[in-house]
Amino acid sequence: MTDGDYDYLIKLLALGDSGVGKTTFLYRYTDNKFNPKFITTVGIDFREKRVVYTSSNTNGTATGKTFKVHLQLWDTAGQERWAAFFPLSYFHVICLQLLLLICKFPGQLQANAYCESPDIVLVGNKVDLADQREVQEKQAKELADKYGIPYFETSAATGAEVDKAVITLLDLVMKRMEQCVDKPPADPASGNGTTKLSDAQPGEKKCAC
Ligand SMILES: Nc1nc2c(ncn2[C@@H]2O[C@H](COP(=O)(O)OP(=O)(O)OP(=O)(O)O)[C@@H](O)[C@H]2O)c(=O)[nH]1
Repeated sequence: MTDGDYDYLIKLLALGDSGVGKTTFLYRYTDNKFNPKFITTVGIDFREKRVVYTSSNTNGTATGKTFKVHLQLWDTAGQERWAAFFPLSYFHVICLQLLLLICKFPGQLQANAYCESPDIVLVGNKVDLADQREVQEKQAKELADKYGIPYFETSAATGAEVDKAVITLLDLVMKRMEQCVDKPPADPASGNGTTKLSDAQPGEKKCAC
């Protein structure tokens, strides 16, 4: 894929307290490398990655449709009170938490988000530091279930589950877009059938996604 050669530009936002590993998680995802240094992010930064997304049916079988996706992965400064600063309407969210902490973010996110059920994945990072663990998987999973969001235990150090967490979020976003564009047009005179995701123009915004 060359610079402008993609079907969709999707922006993902990593949120979480300072030190949970947002920068390192994103670096692992984009470059498959681990940076052991802690250099706190000032303000906001982003990384990019191109992926080919294969559309699937609800039963998980591939539809045969593929889309070139340009992912922008936005990295925030954890020490800031993000909820007041970021226009969540433009992003889909990777919510990172240390396994040492009880996550307080999902409820806040849903209260501030652009629609009733924003696309969020909850990530418990640093799973390789098992001896320092204070929150058990069951506890974190219950929290995620309470808000109906997927939960992953990742390690930016080993790479465990990092790709899966991002791809799951991308899948939620793409499925939501597909649902939006599959809806019949409000004015029957404006179209003679339903619009398919494959008919949408690159970069065209079809819904709040
Ligand atoms: N062992 C281990 N260390 C990690 C992991 N993820 C991040 N770290 C380390 O934790 C420290 C903080 O990581 P960062 O990615 O800078 O944290 P951050 O959330 O971006 O922090 P802010 O920019 O202050 O918001 C760094 O020293 C990382 O190397 C992990 O999965 N395992």
